[in-house]
Amino acid sequence: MKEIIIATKNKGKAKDFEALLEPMGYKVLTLHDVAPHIDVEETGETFEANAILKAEAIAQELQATVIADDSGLEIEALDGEPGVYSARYSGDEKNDESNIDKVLQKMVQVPDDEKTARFRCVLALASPGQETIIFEGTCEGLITDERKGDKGFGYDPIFYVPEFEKTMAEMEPEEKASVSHRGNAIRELGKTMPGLSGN
Ligand SMILES: O=P(O)(O)OP(=O)(O)OP(=O)(O)OC[C@H]1O[C@@H](n2cnc3c(O)ncnc32)[C@H](O)[C@@H]1O
Ligand SMILES: [Mg+2]
Repeated sequence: MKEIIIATKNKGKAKDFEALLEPMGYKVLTLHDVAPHIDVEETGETFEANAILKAEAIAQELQATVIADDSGLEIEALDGEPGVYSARYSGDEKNDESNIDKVLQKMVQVPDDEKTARFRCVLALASPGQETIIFEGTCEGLITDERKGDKGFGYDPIFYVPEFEKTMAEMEPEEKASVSHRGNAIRELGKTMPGLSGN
């Protein structure tokens, strides 16, 4: 099996990538496997800047081709929050549960027909000595009033996808992959790197 390095320490993301890439014949390796000692500070102000930071730092360190993912949730009624700060919305210590609590609290005053949101994923593909390439994917949905489902990670329990009539946390990994921002970004990447699309 071919191997592909995803420059992430987020185990939920890693599972998403496995659901997407294993059917294409790739074994997913993460930073936990190849560089557990490295932490790249996400000092950028955009998903793109942070994806590039993570991908280039790890590609340089390992002298290998890597993909980094910077992603997050943009809620219209909150002017795009939590956005690029999605992982750290409720404080410096990453905590999915308190991040969700903070969103739900802020959404209490928002009318139902204004609960629109989108997940956004930016992938950076970096190789030593080559120009980094960027791919992007989004997924439109609605913020629910309470948590539903126990699959996935992050904000999945409060992100409702009308097309499937369920939250992302109620979807099987393959189902999420078929509609998610991460799935859409990987499919964009596959168009440029046909080897990755399984063709
Ligand atoms: O930087 P790495 O190590 O990849 O892991 P991270 O969790 O810090 O990842 P980001 O910096 O890209 O922050 C993304 C945050 O956005 C949220 N998020 C992104 N994709 C998501 C998804 O598919 N489902 C639910 N929440 C998601 C979640 O809170 C993530 O922690
Ligand atoms: Mg991060």
